[in-house]
Amino acid sequence: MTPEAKANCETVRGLIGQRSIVLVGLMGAGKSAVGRKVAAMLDLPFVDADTEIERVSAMTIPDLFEQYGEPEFRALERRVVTRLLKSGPQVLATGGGAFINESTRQAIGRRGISVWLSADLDLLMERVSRRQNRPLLRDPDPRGVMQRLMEERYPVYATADIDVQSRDITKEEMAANVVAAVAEWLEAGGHARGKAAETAKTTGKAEQ
Ligand SMILES: Nc1ncnc2c1ncn2[C@@H]1O[C@H](COP(=O)(O)OP(=O)(O)OP(=O)(O)O)[C@@H](O)[C@H]1O
Ligand SMILES: O=C(O)C1=C[C@@H](O)[C@@H](O)[C@H](O)C1
Ligand SMILES: [Mg+2]
Repeated sequence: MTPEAKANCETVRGLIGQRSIVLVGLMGAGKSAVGRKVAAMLDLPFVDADTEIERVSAMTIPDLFEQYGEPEFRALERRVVTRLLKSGPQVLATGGGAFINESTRQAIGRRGISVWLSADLDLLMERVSRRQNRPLLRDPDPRGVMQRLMEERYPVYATADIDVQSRDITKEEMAANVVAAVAEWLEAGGHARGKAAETAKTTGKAEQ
């Protein structure tokens, strides 16, 4: 690790409190792959909401969509994400639609630092073409679906605390960019917001 990256890790560790770094963004943005590296850099636990959903349901995500439908999947996702957020500090990779669901987004707002990994369409399509495990893309025109999801979701992802552009660089470089952006955000006062959220919790006042 470079001395600069090391200093950023120390800043994050010093200011994060009990919060989770929550990676949000479209399928293929790198939330799971980069999130794992961010956790390793910070020596924090890593948890992936999609993996946890599959574990607690003992079903795959495509089977959950097929047998119960997307609304039931979103309800389960909200419960799982809300529970996982209680275990901070940690790095939490969410599924692509988690932050779009209003109550899941509010739960993340209360206990997490949300980081949007934004990416362009070509990069996302190249990344998701490697595996067939995303039910929303099981369509004759997956590129068209991704384009529509970008248009619908980007205004919501843009409300995340931090935006890190997901470019064609290595996962390690992306992880270092995420740690640097979180360190900068915390130093600029994100810390105070976290304290406010803690106060809201103990007084019963919701922050959002
Ligand atoms: N910076 C990167 N460089 C090279 N490959 C990457 C990079 N980021 C992600 N990948 C690869 O792209 C693929 C998709 O990444 P990943 O599974 O992390 O996306 P995701 O955002 O978690 O998607 P989903 O919402 O479907 O869970 C994986 O094969 C991963 O290894
Ligand atoms: O973008 C989405 O809505 C999804 C992304 C994946 O991570 C999974 O959570 C699921 O396939 C739905
Ligand atoms: Mg993932």
